[in-house]
Amino acid sequence: LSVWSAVPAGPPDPILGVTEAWKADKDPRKINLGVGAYRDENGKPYVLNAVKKAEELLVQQNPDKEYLPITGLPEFTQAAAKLAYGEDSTPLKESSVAVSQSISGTGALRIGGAFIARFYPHSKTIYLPMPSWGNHTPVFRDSGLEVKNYRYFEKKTVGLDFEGLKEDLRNMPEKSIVLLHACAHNPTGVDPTPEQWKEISDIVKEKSLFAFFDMAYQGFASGSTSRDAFAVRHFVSEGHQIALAQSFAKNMGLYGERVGLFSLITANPDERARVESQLKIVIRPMYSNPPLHGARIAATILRNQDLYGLWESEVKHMAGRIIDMRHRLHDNLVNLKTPGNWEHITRQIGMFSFTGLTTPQTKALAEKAHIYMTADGRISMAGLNASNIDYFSESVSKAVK
Ligand SMILES: Cc1[nH+]cc(COP(=O)(O)O)c(CN[C@@H](CCC(=O)O)C(=O)O)c1O
Repeated sequence: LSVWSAVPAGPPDPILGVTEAWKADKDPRKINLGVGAYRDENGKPYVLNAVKKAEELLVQQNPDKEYLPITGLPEFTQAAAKLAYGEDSTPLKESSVAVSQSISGTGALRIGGAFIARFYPHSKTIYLPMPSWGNHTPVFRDSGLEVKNYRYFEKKTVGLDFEGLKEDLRNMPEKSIVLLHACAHNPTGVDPTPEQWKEISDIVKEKSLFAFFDMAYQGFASGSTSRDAFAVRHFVSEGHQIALAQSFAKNMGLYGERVGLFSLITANPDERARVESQLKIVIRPMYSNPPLHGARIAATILRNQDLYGLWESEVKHMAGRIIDMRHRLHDNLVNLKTPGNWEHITRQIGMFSFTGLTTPQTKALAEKAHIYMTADGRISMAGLNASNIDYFSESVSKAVK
């Protein structure tokens, strides 16, 4: 009897499994709107020019392949923290922000979950918005935290359930951990307004909740890296000791290079040093130290004024193309007299649109129209372009009628 004979077949990943199904489909009309990965107007993956130029600079420096420190490339961690918190962030200026490079955003969430499970001196329960990114639950559950939810999305208005969110925050036990999407909420594309963020910050303070921000789309949502960091910077300016997971997968197109940062606001440089020493002890048995190449690319872009300018213009372009697709799709669905209100398509922000399509409708679209999206009706807007948006709109219109 084989030692693994009892291993059951696991289900395909709700997000990454969609790409597998799309790959297996041979129909030329097929469209992949599953994974949140930017595609250009020709439906191709996009390597930013800023990244290509940074790589040219790097290769000229003939860099070695030595191990990085456990917490990563210092030039990267300092620059990435500055991007998130802003030039004039007080904790940053006081050297009180504990930082560690991570295996992209997922790795930052996992380091954070593990550190919090080991050292956060209060509740071990983390509350996720409902719905949230599918991988949040297993990341935090496997970190040893209990996972619960707070109301976030309202089906009726296809918008934010702000009253429900505030009530759930107020009813949470004191010092609970709350996961907040900093911008471009995944999967709904619905974000609180700046005014609503201020109210959320006040309640988090009232209840001494611990805010863990996931910022996977900085710059990618509105096209402005500072506007997308509003919530993070507001919370820090209000004195919250937040945790933050950053990803450079989408805004720098470094998906497979796995570039991210985990950071924590501490009280002072001594506390920061102690926290970083414990982050090293959490990370060392996980993967010992992080990959070189992507961090070097990101650091080169963030620290070179010309490359930074080029990068910001490219992020603006990507965000802009997605917003164009939102308007095209909305207008198409209206012109096709598709039943229902489609305002939410243009009101939502970031990579995704929560269409409101039901699971059976998404299934029918995959089987009959060869259009792939996640079962909850989320579509990655970047998968749409001038050559497939009409076919997509007609197929959705038919599926809803
Ligand atoms: C909110 C959020 N947080 C973290 C991540 C982690 O990304 P990374 O830096 O690559 O580890 C993602 C990617 N989610 C999109 C990409 C595919 C995936 O699920 O992973 C997605 O939802 O399609 C998120 O959407």
